[in-house]
Amino acid sequence: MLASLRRTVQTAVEKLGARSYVVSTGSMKFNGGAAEPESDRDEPVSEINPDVPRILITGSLGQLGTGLAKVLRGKYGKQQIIMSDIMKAPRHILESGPYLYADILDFKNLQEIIVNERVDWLIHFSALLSAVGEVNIPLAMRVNIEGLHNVLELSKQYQLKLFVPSTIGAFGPDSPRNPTPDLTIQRPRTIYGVSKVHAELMGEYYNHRFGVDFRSLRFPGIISADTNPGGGTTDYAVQIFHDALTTGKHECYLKPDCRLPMMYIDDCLRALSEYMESPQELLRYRTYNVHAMSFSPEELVEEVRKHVPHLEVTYKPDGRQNIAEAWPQVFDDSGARRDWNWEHRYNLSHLCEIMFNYLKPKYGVK
Ligand SMILES: NC(=O)c1ccc[n+]([C@@H]2O[C@H](COP(=O)([O-])OP(=O)(O)OC[C@H]3O[C@@H](n4cnc5c(N)ncnc54)[C@H](O)[C@@H]3O)[C@@H](O)[C@H]2O)c1
Ligand SMILES: C[C@@H](O)[C@H](N)C(=O)O
Repeated sequence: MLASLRRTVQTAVEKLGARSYVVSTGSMKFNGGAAEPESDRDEPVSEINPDVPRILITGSLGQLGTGLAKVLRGKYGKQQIIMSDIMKAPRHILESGPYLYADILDFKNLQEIIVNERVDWLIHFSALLSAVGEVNIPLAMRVNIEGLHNVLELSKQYQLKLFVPSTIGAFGPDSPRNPTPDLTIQRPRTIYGVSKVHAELMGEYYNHRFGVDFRSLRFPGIISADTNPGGGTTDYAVQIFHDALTTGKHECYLKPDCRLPMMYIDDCLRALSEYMESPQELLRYRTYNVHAMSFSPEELVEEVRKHVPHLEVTYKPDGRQNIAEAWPQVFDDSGARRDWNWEHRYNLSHLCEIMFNYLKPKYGVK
């Protein structure tokens, strides 16, 4: 395993913290040891609005969860959205609304949260991503597969609406790559991809067998400025912005022409929220592709250099190249556009503009 992948994995492991993955049997709720502000701990129940969904987000301290909580709290109200994870939440999260410790492998604790907090929707973000999953396959199997079994059973028992994200990684070398349709052969070669195909099929099965309102979107690589990716194959497309503004040098672990579907986080979170609100009768599938843009590292570099002309880029492909070259290059998302009016808003140039507008002040760059 090459050094840069090791660094990614190390960061992800540090992020997950020392007590991760000990399957606890107790049902005690706590926020990972951090002091919980009194004002948030004893919110009167009356602040919860019974007319709008109460939503639990698992794995919510990752790249997608924090932003989603913000979007949904803006829409449904602060107390309606319960963030959860196995990590200690930073102060600004604790101050932003309800936050609970929830290990996706601890079924009883999840039951207690759902009952006590009157949860209606479950958004299941806990996972090990593609690159990290390959270096800890037993853990990826537990979190991504056992965790999925838990949320499916909970959704059946408590009639929850359930969202489980899927990914471009749910396809493999035998799938058509340009474009990749909603329905086609799926033979992924990573444990991450296998676990996602399993999730898609199990969710669809729970839907037709038990009526669980299971929904899934296959997201491209997600690019965000204020949250860091958790160890995926598409992470270079976030790192390059930070490198451009700090060292001015970026070493890319993919080949220059390795094209992948990508999406700005605002489009991703809006897709999720619009899809969850779409009436069931409009949905021909339970799992849809969503697409926004598609680029290779060399195309991204060209666009980034319009903002940072001195950026130096070298290419040193590692194991992530093998993963990426079996993935779709372009997604066909005509099903989502037809059935629930999906439309992306960000293309490559708009993405670069918004990333630099956000990151330049952070790094003190004019
Ligand atoms: N980020 C992307 O580019 C992308 C693209 C497609 C799909 N997705 C999917 O979206 C979801 C969220 O992705 P992300 O990028 O935010 O991932 P991330 O790696 O940033 O976050 C995952 C979170 O899961 C938590 N977690 C790990 N083990 C857990 C456990 N036992 N119990 C509870 N939580 C646990 C971690 O602490 C982390 O906060 C994942 O299912 C991922 O597959 C992400
Ligand atoms: C594509 C997506 O699933 C994630 N960013 C990964 O690379 O693993």
